[in-house]
Amino acid sequence: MSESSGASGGLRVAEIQGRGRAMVASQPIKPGQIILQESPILLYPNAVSRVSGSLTFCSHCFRRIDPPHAETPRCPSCSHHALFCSLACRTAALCSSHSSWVCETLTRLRSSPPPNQDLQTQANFLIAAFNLSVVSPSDFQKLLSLQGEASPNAEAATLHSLLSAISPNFASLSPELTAGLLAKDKQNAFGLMEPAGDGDRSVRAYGIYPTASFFNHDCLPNACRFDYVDGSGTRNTDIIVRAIHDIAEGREACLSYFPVNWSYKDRQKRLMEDYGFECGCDRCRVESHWKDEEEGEDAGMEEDVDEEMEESEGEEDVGQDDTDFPHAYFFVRYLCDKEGCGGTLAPLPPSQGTASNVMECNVCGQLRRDMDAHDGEEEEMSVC
Ligand SMILES: C[S@@+](CC[C@H](N)C(=O)[O-])C[C@H]1O[C@@H](n2cnc3c(N)ncnc32)[C@H](O)[C@@H]1O
Repeated sequence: MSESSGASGGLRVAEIQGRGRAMVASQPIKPGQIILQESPILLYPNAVSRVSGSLTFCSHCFRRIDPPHAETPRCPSCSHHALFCSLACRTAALCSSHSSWVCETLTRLRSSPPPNQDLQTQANFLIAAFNLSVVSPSDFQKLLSLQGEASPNAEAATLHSLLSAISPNFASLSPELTAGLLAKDKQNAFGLMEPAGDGDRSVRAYGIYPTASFFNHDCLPNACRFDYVDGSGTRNTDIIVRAIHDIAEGREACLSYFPVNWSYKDRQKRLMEDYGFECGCDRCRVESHWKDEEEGEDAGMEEDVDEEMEESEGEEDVGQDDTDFPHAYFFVRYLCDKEGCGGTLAPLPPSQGTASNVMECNVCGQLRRDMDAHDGEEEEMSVC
């Protein structure tokens, strides 16, 4: 393991053979501790958002505008299409995320839209990325330094010719660079989720967070990320990463790149197709020996965990029998039990050095007392 530039919140960036750059604890980390809070260098809307057709979001910070009215700040040029939650957001947007070039390019794109919504989302990213190269070249360099390579491909070629046709400036990006940018987006973008209560899980917008991009994946993560896009304050698009449980100094802090209740087959498929690696984490090593019929959506965890847990003392002490499910404890303690949620629970941040016994779900936002901290007593709490 070799070290590179520093991170924050008790982490350092290190190079680990076979895993590339990684986030490693530079000191012991407590459950719930915030190990990273970072603002995005780039945000763009998800064209496939389930609710975006019926709700309006700020074109700069993606906070919900509820409902827009005559006084809602707008772009002076494309007033029906770019609304802002405040004058401050409009002022910031007009010289950054909604520059005159972005405004003109999006207006032309509406007249010749991409053939489907996935390509529309990728076009949104490419427009934001090209704009970043103009308004903040140093941030564009950070984007270029992220993991993700691609050779030219059909999707990238379609988007390159579409965007070059509507904006001669865009033609200065080669098809190779366009493909490379799309690969970096695929491997590094974080979805800003619709807050709880809006039905199915859905991504409202995507963001690029260069430091958070150094977190590698683990199918039993020791950290998870939260976002509060409709929260108050000016940093509603920050990503916040908290430790799920203790992380010893020198251990790597990892996120799961998707809900932790996915089956072995689905996890391996996604990691190979989108991230180009075969996962060899502890959990995958065990589950790779499971017979096909034991595999299924959610890998049968929710039915079996209680039984298994009785035999498990804790994550570090679990049994090693390959036919068992030694990680059951993780799912009992850290998987949200709300039906269909699939979120991960992490304690609220410690207060004055003492770990919190209130767990928060990073998908539905539900708060509940940590069963272990209260002798099995479990109590639902209202969401903040
Ligand atoms: C978001 S980046 C994480 C940071 C990356 N290691 C780097 O050097 O920038 C995702 C990429 O990291 C690598 N990676 C992440 N988790 C890994 C794991 N568990 N095992 C091996 N490689 C992993 C893969 O190359 C993946 O495409």
